[in-house]
Amino acid sequence: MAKQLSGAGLRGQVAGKTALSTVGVSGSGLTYRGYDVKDLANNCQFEEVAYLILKGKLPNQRELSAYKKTLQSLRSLPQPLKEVLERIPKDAHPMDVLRTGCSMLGNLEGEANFDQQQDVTERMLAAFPGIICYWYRFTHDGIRIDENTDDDSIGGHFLHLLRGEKPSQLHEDVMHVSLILYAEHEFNASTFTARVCASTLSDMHSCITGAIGSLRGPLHGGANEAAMEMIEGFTSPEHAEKEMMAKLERKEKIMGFGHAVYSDSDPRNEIIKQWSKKLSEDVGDDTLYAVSERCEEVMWREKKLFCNADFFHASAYNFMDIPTKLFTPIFVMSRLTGWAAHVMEQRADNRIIRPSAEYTGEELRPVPPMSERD
Ligand SMILES: CC(=O)SCCNC(=O)CCNC(=O)[C@H](O)C(C)(C)COP(=O)(O)OP(=O)(O)OC[C@H]1O[C@@H](n2cnc3c(N)ncnc32)[C@H](O)[C@@H]1OP(=O)(O)O
Ligand SMILES: O=C([O-])CC(=O)C(=O)O
Repeated sequence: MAKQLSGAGLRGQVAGKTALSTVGVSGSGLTYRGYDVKDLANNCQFEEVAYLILKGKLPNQRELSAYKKTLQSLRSLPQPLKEVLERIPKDAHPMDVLRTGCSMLGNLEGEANFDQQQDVTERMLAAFPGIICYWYRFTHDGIRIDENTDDDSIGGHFLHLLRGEKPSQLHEDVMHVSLILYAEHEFNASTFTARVCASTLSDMHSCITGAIGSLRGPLHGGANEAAMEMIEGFTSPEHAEKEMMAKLERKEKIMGFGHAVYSDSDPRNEIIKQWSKKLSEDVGDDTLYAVSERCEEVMWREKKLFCNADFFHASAYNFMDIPTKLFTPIFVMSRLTGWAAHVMEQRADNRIIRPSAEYTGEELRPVPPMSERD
């Protein structure tokens, strides 16, 4: 069943063209440049998908190896950026840290012209895990980490920096899947932010900084953290059911459910849910996965609302012992590919994005003298 696509929030209105992805074309599917996201998640590493999204084709072995080598060589953070990160307080939100980190990188290594757009994107892809973890480990553990590792993948590099040791194969595999699932999603709010910024012919760092700000909110990427905060308060499936029913009674929004485009399922959920189950077994969990499944059942039974990409990401990341406040920054490490590709697409066929508003304010009136004002 197709979703009603009309009303506020520009819902269902075509705001531009893209060759990057299709979302919910038959109600539920997701494709990146013509490939089904399930096919990509089952058969590719994140770097292959990043290459696909940014350069237009799946890399062959030689291209993939060269791409990974380039990304590995770009991991060092400039000293002034580290100094800025060290000044950001421990209780800051890591999304704000990343927003500042991205912006600072733009000050230090700005995009001088659009010929550099691929290079500055690669630099950000390589540097974002280091930006998050350098700040996190400095403020939480009092350590200045070496942000260079020889890890093969972005996900593995991130977990290595976070924990100070190489991750297991299982965890690295989950990161590949997770980063693939989050990489691209047509004209979602953060991507649209990036495209609006790009349409003014602004620089890549400004576009990405703005997109990070949009992704942060709980109605968008921030939902994975909000979902975690909710499910960790449930001690059993029965408790989850009781609390969920009470939330619905109070007409609260439940984070991690529903979608602006998909009508009956989010194809990413089925995939991350399987990995969450696997991780649950791996850590011997007997609560969180069952609680999450019960939430899913209750929401479908009561509201016909389904889990979006964020819901089972919460338990999956939790089983990998990733601190909740780093969940949305991981989303950024991935979506950066989609954002940057959309910026490039916008630049290639640009007209400044400038819609109109329906005016609902006062009729024309004269400015009263100061003595006559309330
Ligand atoms: C990676 C991502 O960004 S995925 C999205 C992550 N965001 C979340 O999980 C936040 C929770 N979900 C939501 O707020 C919404 O479902 C959104 C923002 C994702 C989509 O918003 P919309 O397109 O406006 O939702 P939609 O039109 O389907 O809403 C229909 C009805 O269901 C309700 N509804 C939708 N989602 C939820 C929810 N998660 N919990 C409770 N009620 C909900 C709406 O309030 C609305 O009710 P109303 O008609 O009484 O006002
Ligand atoms: O498309 C959207 O509105 C939100 C979403 O799922 C995403 O950005 O991944």
